[in-house]
Amino acid sequence: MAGTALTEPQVCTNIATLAAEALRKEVWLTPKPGLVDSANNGSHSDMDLPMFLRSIGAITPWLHQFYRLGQQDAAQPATAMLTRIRPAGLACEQAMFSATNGINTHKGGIFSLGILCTAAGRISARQQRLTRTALCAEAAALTQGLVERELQHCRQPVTAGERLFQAHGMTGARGEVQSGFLTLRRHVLPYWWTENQPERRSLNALLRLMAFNPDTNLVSRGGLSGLHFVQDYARRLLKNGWQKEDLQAMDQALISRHLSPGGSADLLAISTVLMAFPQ
Ligand SMILES: CC(C)(COP(=O)(O)OP(=O)(O)OC[C@H]1O[C@@H](n2cnc3c(N)ncnc32)[C@H](O[C@H]2O[C@H](COP(=O)(O)OP(=O)(O)OP(=O)(O)O)[C@@H](O)[C@H]2O)[C@@H]1O)[C@@H](O)C(=O)NCCC(=O)NCCS
Ligand SMILES: Nc1ncnc2[nH]cnc12
Repeated sequence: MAGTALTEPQVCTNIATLAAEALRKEVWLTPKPGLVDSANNGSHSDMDLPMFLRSIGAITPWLHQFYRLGQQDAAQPATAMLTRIRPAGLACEQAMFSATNGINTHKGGIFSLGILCTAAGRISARQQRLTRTALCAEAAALTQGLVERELQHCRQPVTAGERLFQAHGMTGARGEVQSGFLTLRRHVLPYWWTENQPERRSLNALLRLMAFNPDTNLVSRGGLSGLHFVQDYARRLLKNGWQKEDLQAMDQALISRHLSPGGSADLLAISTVLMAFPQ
C-alpha cells in the first residue's frame, strides 16, 4: 500500500482495513528497538508477536464499527462524539484483553485509530474529500478539551497517563490526538518519502518518532531520563545515518534498560494510515 494513495471511494470504505493492515505491518517491522517484532519481544516479558496478531484480529471489527458510528452520527457536533463512541472504545479494549489474557497491547492504538476511523466516517458522510489535513483536523475536533477534562481536572490519577500529567505535564495519547497528531505532522510525515525502500521508510519514521514523540510509556518505565536516553540515541542515528545493525544495537540498549516506546509504535501505524491519503 505504501507509495500509492488509493482513490477516495476505496480509501473511505477501507480506512478500518488500512488501520488493521498498518498495525500488522508495525508489529512485523524488524528490528524495532525495545518493541515486539519478528526477532524478539523487546522489553516485554508478557507479550510476543502472536499475541499482537491475536489482538489485531480482535480489534479489527471495532475499527469498522468506529467508522460506521462516525458515518451515522456525522450530523452530531464533534464535541458530542467521544461520549457516543467511548462505549465502543471500551468494548474494543475488552476484546483486546480477551484476546491477550489481560495484557495491554494496543490500548493507545485503539484510542488513536478509533478516533481516526470515526473521523473518516464523519468526513465521508459529509461527502467531503478525505485528506490527511481533513482527518487530522476532524480528530482534533472530536477530542477538543479532552486534556482539560480528563487530565487537568483529574483528582486521583490511576493510569500512567494521568500520573505522568500530574508529575510532568505530559499529555500522552490524548494530547497527541487533541493536537490533530501534531508530532506526526511536524516531525514524521514531511520526511516520509525521504527513504525509497518501504522497510527503511517505516524504520526511519519510527526513529523520528522515538526522537521527537513524548512517549509516556518510556517515562512510566524509565522516568524522564529514560525518555531522554531514547530521544538522544534516535537523534544521533538520524544525524549520522543508520543501518539495521545500529537499530539492533539500540534494541539491546533499550532492552537492558527495560525501555519500550509503545506510544511511538502506535503512532507509526497512524502515520502509515495517514500517508495512504492525499495531503
Ligand atoms: C485515552 C486513553 C487511551 C488514555 O490512557 P492513559 O490514561 O493510560 O494515557 P496515556 O499513557 O497517554 O496513553 C495510553 C497509551 O497510549 C500510547 N501512548 C503513549 N504515549 C503516547 C503519545 N505521546 N502519543 C500517542 N500514544 C501514546 C501508549 O500505548 C501503547 O503502549 C502500550 C503498550 O506498552 P506497555 O509499556 O506494555 O504499556 P503498559 O502495559 O501500560 O506497561 P507495562 O505494565 O507493560 O509496564 C499499549 O497501550 C500501546 O497502545 C500508552 O500506553 C484511555 O484512558 C481511554 O480512554 N481508553 C478507552 C478507549 C476510548 O476512549 N476510546 C474512544 C474512541 S476509540
Ligand atoms: N510492537 C510493539 N511492541 C510493544 N508495544 C507496542 N505497542 C504497539 N506496538 C507495539
